[in-house]
Amino acid sequence: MNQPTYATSGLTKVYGEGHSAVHALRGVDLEIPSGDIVVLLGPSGSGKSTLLNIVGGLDRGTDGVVTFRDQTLSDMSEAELTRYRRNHVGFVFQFYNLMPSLTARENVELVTEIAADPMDADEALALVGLKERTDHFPAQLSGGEQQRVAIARAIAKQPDVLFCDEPTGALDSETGRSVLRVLSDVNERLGSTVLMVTHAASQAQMADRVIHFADGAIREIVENTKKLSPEEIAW
Ligand SMILES: Nc1ncnc2c1ncn2[C@@H]1O[C@H](COP(=O)(O)OP(=O)(O)OP(=O)(O)O)[C@@H](O)[C@H]1O
Repeated sequence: MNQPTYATSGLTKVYGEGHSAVHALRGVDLEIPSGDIVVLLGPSGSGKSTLLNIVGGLDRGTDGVVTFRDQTLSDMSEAELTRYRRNHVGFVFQFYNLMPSLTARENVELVTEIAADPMDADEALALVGLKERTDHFPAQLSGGEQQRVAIARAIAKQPDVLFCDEPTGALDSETGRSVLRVLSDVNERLGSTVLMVTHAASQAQMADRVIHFADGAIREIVENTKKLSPEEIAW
């Protein structure tokens, strides 16, 4: 296994208290190797997004330890967590969350203006195949193109890790495949670790490692010895 980017130990998350408490994570021990594509599969409500949000520094666990390389996320102050997110992590969600009044380039520049070591916004848009659309507004772009702008925004900071929560959830499968292609290229070209939650189980075929999640816990981790390219995957 490559050097782990993340390690969690006894990670728990409880939402609420008393009778209404929801145990979203029940003691998760996990290592995520650097540079891998990791896919997280599991039923709705099993805790996948909760895990993604905690290792991505958007939320905190109730108990347990989370490390990113030699840093302990679970001990960080809010300011340190913000710095961690800003400098190391990119997010791609099911809905693209673009600013409608800004062009594709300006949406990406929102990030490049504050990141520590960003690439040029135009370069990021070229990487996702949108070189010709940099001056277009979101409403002038298709769903797949908007998602690629969101990916350009996430990768422009040259993140060590790209978190993707249902990145193809709002797309037809052909457009979804082009988005997976971009994620795979980013993993190869920038060396970013990719951690992706999906309901489309067949997408796990492009992963190095597949984590099966159920009821707030890891059921199984499978190493994928025969990775498929996104173009070979059907869902
Ligand atoms: N902010 C919150 N407050 C209370 N409960 C929450 C909150 N966020 C999530 N939960 C609950 O925690 C559990 C895990 O939710 P989570 O979103 O992590 O699951 P998931 O596996 O990502 O589900 P899905 O595949 O449907 O997105 C669920 O029971 C959910 O209702």
